[in-house]
Order: sequence, then C-alpha cells, then structure tokens
Amino acid sequence: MNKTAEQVAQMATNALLYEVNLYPKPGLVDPIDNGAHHDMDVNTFIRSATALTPSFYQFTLSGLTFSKTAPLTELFETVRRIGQQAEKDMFAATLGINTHKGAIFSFALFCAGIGYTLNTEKTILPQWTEQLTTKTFQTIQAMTIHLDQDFQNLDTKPNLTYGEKLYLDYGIKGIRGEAASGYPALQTVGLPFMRQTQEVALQQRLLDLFLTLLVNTTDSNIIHRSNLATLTAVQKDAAALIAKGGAQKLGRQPFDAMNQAFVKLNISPGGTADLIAASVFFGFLEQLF
Ligand SMILES: CC(C)(COP(=O)(O)OP(=O)(O)OC[C@H]1O[C@@H](n2cnc3c(N)ncnc32)[C@H](O)[C@@H]1O)[C@@H](O)C(=O)NCCC(=O)NCCS
Ligand SMILES: Nc1ncnc2c1ncn2[C@@H]1O[C@H](COP(=O)(O)OP(=O)(O)OP(=O)(O)O)[C@@H](O)[C@H]1O
Repeated sequence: MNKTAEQVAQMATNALLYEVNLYPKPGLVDPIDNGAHHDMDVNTFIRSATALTPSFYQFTLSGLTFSKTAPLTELFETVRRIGQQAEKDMFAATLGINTHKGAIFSFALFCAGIGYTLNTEKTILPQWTEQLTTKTFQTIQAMTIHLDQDFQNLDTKPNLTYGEKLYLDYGIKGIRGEAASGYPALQTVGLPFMRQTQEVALQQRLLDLFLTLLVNTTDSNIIHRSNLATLTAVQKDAAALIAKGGAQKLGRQPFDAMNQAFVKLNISPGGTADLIAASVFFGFLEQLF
C-alpha cells in the first residue's frame, strides 16, 4: 500500500463525513433529520463514505504514478473508469440509493490532481500549501479539457441524466462546467473562506460556508427539483442571512427555519453539500483546522 494515497483517501472520506455530520443543513441529510429526502439518512451516508475509501486511494495512486509527459486527458479517462466502479460500490453500500454520485466525480478529480501535483512538484503531504492547491486545480482543468464532449449528441441519447437535461433546457453546465473551469466555486469562494475563518468554531464556520457556497453556486440539484427562479430566490435569502452576520451572529435558528422552507419546497442543495466536503478536504491538506 502507498502511505500517501492512504492518507489522502482517509482525508477524502473524513471530508464527506464532516459534511453529512454538519447540522442543521437546509434540505440536506444531517444527523438531526433527512431534509427533503425520504430514501436516505445519516447512516446511509456513513456507509457510502466509508465504502468509497478504496476508490479514493485508487484515484490518488493514479495521479501519483501518472507519466509526467502523457496528456492529462488520459488521467481523466483512467479515473472515470475507476469512478464507474466507485459508483457500483456506492450503490452496493446504500442498497441502490444515490448518496455521492457528484462527490465521486469531484473527488476523483481532486485525488488524482493532488497525486499528480505531489509527484510533479516532488513534495510530500505535510508540506502542502495554497500554491499546490492552485496547481491541482490547473491540473484538473487540463484533465477535463474535453469534458464538453459529454454534451454532444444529447438529442439522440435515449435516457438523459438531470445534468444533461439541464444543459439541453437552459445551457447550464452544472458540475461539468465547474470541473472544466477548475472549480471556481472552491478557488474563489470556498477555500478563501476556509483560509480566513480559522479562528471560528467548526459548526458556525461550516454553516456560514454553506451560505456562502449556496449564494455562489449554480446548484443543479435545486434546479432539477424545482426551477431556476427558486434557486435565485433561496440565494437571495442566503445572502440576506450573511449580511445579518450568519451563524456566527444569529446561531442555528435561521438554519432551522430555512430547513423547514426547503423541505416544503422539496429542494436539496446537493451541489453545495459536495462543495462543503471539498472545502473541508482541501482544508485538511492545507492544515486549516
Ligand atoms: C458528471 C457526473 C456527476 C454525472 O452528472 P449527472 O448529469 O448525472 O448529474 P447532475 O448534473 O445532476 O449532478 C450530479 C451531482 O453533482 C453535484 N453538483 C450539482 N451541481 C454542482 C455544482 N454546481 N458544483 C459541484 N457539484 C455539483 C450534486 O451532488 C449532484 O447530485 C458523473 O457521475 C459522471 O460522469 N457520470 C457518467 C458515468 C461516469 O463516468 N461515472 C464515473 C464518474 S468519476
Ligand atoms: N448531506 C447530503 N444530503 C443530501 N444530499 C447530499 C448530501 N451531500 C451530498 N448530497 C448530494 O445530493 C444528491 C441527492 O440529491 P437528489 O435526491 O436531488 O438526487 P437524485 O437521487 O439524483 O434525485 P431524485 O432523488 O430526485 O431522483 C446526492 O447524490 C449527493 O450528490
């Protein structure tokens, strides 16, 4: 076993566990309630997150051992194959429920990108820096340069995913667009927030991270369960809470109220949840906890 890949995989699983453990998260599964979900609870997420550790290890190892001269699009092809097996492992662990499909895709890119950066920069995990995070996102951009191909010939495809439908209906690129641009929601929003809030208590810090990411993300889960107008409206509400001081000033009450509103609307910001987990993951690497 490769020690570095093991450590990165452990951090990835822990990041998913920190995300599901955070409460009260509007619309999402947390230890207090299942938000707008009827088919999963916190234990479903624990089973899923732990079942994914071997795949996180494989993603990282692929990056660590990838040729320094081959095109990075080949690394993407490799991790997508591993990702397909990871999806099977997730469905086996959850008895058929989609807990972490988006997270598998994003963490495949993060883990492979981190492995590749460690290898090409000849460095080790304890010496990880903000600059290496930036390099990792540049690698991810190079890996996903042809990701737009996913959107070709959709009009003849029989069964469209939510993300594909969203592209056809609105031209919104969702998680694929985020990846192909090198995760601007993390580079310009989530990670700067994590770097600036190291003194804040963890629960308040991550609840305010939730608001900040929600305001700045085109969360395709909210759109497919409702519509673009609903996303815009809840982003406005979240921005108003930030302006009033967020969790640090207001405590958990507005989050409970927002949870009730999201349940009524049957919406769940699953993309925002994945970006919280991602911010925590890079937070572990940069030792921001
Ligand atoms: C690209 C993926 C996520 C499929 O997208 P799909 O169109 O099915 O899903 P959709 O767009 O609805 O979003 C999926 C998930 O992404 C997350 N998400 C949504 N919006 C965002 C956002 N703006 N930013 C980050 N994550 C987001 C959510 O968790 C959501 O549930 C991926 O599963 C995939 O590539 N599937 C094809 C099979 C495959 O290759 N699997 C292996 C992946 S490594
Ligand atoms: N804590 C969480 N609670 C709920 N969803 C989360 C959480 N963390 C991440 N997610 C993401 O949100 C997705 C679930 O959202 P949703 O139920 O809308 O998706 P779906 O299963 O594809 O759609 P549907 O249930 O409407 O058929 C998960 O697959 C996951 O990617």
